[in-house]
Amino acid sequence: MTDNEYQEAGAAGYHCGFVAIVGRPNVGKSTLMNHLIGQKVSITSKKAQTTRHRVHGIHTEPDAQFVFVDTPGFQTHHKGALNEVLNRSVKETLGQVDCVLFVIEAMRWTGADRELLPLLPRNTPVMLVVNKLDKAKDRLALSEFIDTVRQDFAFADVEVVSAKHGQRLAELLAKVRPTLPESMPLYPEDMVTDKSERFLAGEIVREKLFRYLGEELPYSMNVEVEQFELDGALRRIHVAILVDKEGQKSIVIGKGGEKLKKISTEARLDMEKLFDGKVFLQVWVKVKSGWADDVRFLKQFGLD
Ligand SMILES: Nc1nc2c(ncn2[C@@H]2O[C@H](COP(=O)(O)OP(=O)(O)OP(=O)(O)O)[C@@H](O)[C@H]2O)c(=O)[nH]1
Repeated sequence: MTDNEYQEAGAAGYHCGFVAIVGRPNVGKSTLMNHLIGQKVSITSKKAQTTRHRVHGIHTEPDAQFVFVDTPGFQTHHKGALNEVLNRSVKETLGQVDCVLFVIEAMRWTGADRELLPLLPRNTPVMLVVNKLDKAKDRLALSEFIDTVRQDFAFADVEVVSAKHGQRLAELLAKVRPTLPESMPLYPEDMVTDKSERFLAGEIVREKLFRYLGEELPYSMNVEVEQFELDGALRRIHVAILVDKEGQKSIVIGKGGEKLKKISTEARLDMEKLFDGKVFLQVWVKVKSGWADDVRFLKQFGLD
């Protein structure tokens, strides 16, 4: 038997492929992926547009492996180089997957949702995922709502779920499975993400910023992991928060350094839980003026 024949024989009945999760900001894409893979790798917050990086989440079953790609939502209110980069990333991702999950909120079919329809691929199955089922009490109205949405695009199938409460996710996966090619698993079965600990450390700090700064948060802010070192079982991590104005720096630091202290303490505790070991974390704030419109700067951070 050649290697190729062996691979094919081994793959019989096993499905493995890439699934993109798309939708306008705040419909619950990150929550959905977190629940599907059973571990927190993508950040969530009440504030829109918190997902900037594409994060792979992996879910393995005895007969299938789902590799999820979390795509940033569209931002219509915020222009600039950063947004163009985000939008390009959506299109690129959709061209490379086996199945697209188009997520919307139950009973809310908005202009911002419709705006995404032209971006959806024609040659790849697109599943309509109606999230926040827990908020839709009237089942007849929900069924009429779904009929209305289906008139606007030829979705391959529909599933209603509650990402937050983990409802009907097995049903959703059962519908996705046949759309994935027959293939051996691409990743080891205990792996939930192909992102490095270094990347995850940055994501955790970013999540705390969203949580504790809320509306005060400068949109043009970024997080850079400057150092990530293993010292025996201890991880030494240095993180810089980059803002574009001096005034924003003091907002992040807070009165007497309170806010920054809270952000770094909570981030450290989350990291220790995720990495299962002690973490020495240093977080500081730096001013980098005008970076949001500097594409070269975005490239440097792997955002391009
Ligand atoms: N009631 C309810 N709320 C949900 C559900 N799923 C997600 N949410 C909430 O919706 C909000 C947005 O969820 P996210 O997962 O951050 O949304 P997102 O689509 O990834 O948002 P962006 O990163 O801005 O694109 C959060 O407050 C979630 O807790 C659900 O099934 N029911």
